[in-house]
Amino acid sequence: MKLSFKNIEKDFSGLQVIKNFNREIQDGELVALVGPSGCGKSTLLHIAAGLEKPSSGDFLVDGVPTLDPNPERTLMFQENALYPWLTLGQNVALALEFQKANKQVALAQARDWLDKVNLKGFEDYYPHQVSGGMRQRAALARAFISQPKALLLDEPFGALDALTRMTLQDALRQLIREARPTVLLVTHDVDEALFLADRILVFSSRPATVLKEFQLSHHEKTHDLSEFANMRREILSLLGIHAEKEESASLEEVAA
Ligand SMILES: Nc1ncnc2c1ncn2[C@@H]1O[C@H](COP(=O)(O)OP(=O)(O)OP(=O)(O)O)[C@@H](O)[C@H]1O
Repeated sequence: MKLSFKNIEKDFSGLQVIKNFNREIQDGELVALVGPSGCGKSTLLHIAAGLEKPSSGDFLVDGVPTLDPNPERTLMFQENALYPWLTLGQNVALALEFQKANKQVALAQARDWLDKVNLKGFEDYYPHQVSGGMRQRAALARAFISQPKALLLDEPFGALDALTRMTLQDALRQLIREARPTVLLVTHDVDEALFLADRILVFSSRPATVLKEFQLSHHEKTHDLSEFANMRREILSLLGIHAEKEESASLEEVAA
């Protein structure tokens, strides 16, 4: 599914949030959006999900102007996305039931998807009975079960500790490899963007404009991102975070 943003502008009661955003996200591409807090990244995702309408400009799905939500474009949030009164299996099955699937069929498929995200045996647990990482695994299963053509991920692992986040990034990458959806990923984690993305857009502070775009090679990536060190440094510097060598050297001197 190709997603196109054409001359998108968005303001909320006079507060300009997005300024002249123009990009195409190709079918099966994963584009990460990084930028300062409050710059308008989630607003772009909400426009793509059909939850917000642009003030001007067009959002197109496979070339067709689109303003409404559709399960083909699934949004996944940071946390607490599961219903606490339903088991993990019921939560995952619900995504299919919303699409009028038979309940028993939906529950059987939910078991398969929970298995795929390493949650075999936890189908009958309630969200509060499992860890945050396990809840996000279940949320991934719920996002993928209806086989969306586009996934809109808003800081999906932002609430998790660094180690759990990495294992979830691996799980997400595996699911993406199999299902090949188009993905827009909002993240504060530059390493997550480098690990997962085919392309990274770095935004300015509000109103969001693209400061720079980074194309990442498609070859096999690991969590050892040393070959992307220069890109990482440049992205951090665009975000106003100093990662220059002299700085760390002087910090070491101070510590010594
Ligand atoms: N529905 C809304 N009504 C009014 N203002 C809104 C609405 N949604 C977002 N905003 C404002 O738009 C701006 C951008 O918000 P948005 O959530 O898109 O930023 P963000 O880049 O995703 O931030 P963060 O990284 O902190 O999640 C903020 O100032 C926010 O207060």
